[in-house]
Amino acid sequence: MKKKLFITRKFPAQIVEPLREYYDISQWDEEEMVIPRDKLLAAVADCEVLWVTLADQVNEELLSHAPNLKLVTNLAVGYNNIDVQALRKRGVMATNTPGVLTNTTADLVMGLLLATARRIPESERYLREGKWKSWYPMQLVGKDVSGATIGIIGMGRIGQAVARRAKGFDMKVLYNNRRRRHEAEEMYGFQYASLEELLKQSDFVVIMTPYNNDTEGLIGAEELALMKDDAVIINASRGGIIDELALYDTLKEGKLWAAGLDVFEQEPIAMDHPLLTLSNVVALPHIGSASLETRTAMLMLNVKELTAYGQGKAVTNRID
Ligand SMILES: NC(=O)c1ccc[n+]([C@@H]2O[C@H](COP(=O)([O-])OP(=O)(O)OC[C@H]3O[C@@H](n4cnc5c(N)ncnc54)[C@H](O)[C@@H]3O)[C@@H](O)[C@H]2O)c1
Repeated sequence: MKKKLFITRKFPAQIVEPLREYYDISQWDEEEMVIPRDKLLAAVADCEVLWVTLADQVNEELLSHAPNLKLVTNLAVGYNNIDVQALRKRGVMATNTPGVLTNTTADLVMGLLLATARRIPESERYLREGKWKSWYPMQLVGKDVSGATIGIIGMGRIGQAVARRAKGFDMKVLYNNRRRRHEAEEMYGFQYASLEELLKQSDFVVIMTPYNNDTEGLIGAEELALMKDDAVIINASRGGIIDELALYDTLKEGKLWAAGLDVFEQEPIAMDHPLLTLSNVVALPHIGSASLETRTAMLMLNVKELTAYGQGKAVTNRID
């Protein structure tokens, strides 16, 4: 008998079809809408394998509805939607998608850096709204990226890819990480700094840590107050690492140049969120890894794990 696999989204048919060799597959058939929780809890009742996205919370509650569950594949590298301890307790494995989205996400961080520093979205709105009447010296002036100091909090795969790109912009790179990256320091001249020094010295602060109990609220009012008044903060990691209301207050008081945000405490962000009232906030709908090549690679990495499990082989990229 084939193993039962439940997929919480409608993924492209050509990606899913080959898995039918090993699995009896059912899936939520909406591409854009998250599966309602009650439907998900009912759907996992008899499944052995579950393929989820970040929008699905895999926690004690779900596990209590899924007595046969053995494997969860997560279509993301960050796995803050998964209660790893609860899984471990029940002997359920989980996998994620490290590596394949590193460059694409780092590219987007550079996009946010340029967009905020050079006011690109604001300038585009200005043009489309018919406000462009002439050229004048101080029109829509931004701040330079070239030669500025970037401080990266979370110097993992994506953080280091951002740092290498920043070198290409002749930026000075400071970083803070749980452990020193001696090799990267020697090879590229990146400099380790305490969180406090990084916040004080950087013109651009980029957050690239995972979201967990240690990083929740890592950047609050006190930390924002340490930053330069004309600094930019970028978060393409996870919402909840920056305190959004503290960020709003700081921006509103003119104590920061801008913020570039790909992620939010609540996603999708509420349209009446105060941050969206500020023209120096560049807000994106969590598109860090959203290139056709990378989203396909992420799906295919999950397929690789599912195929291995279907064949009775070991899975790789285990979360623990
Ligand atoms: N916006 C997006 O679409 C998108 C795409 C991919 C990844 N992400 C996020 O980016 C995160 C990083 O991805 P990665 O592949 O680089 O992961 P990674 O594990 O390679 O890197 C994370 C780094 O953060 C460091 N770190 C952890 N806690 C820290 C702390 N308190 N202070 C300083 N450093 C700390 C770790 O030591 C590690 O070096 C993911 O967890 C995910 O949440 C977002």
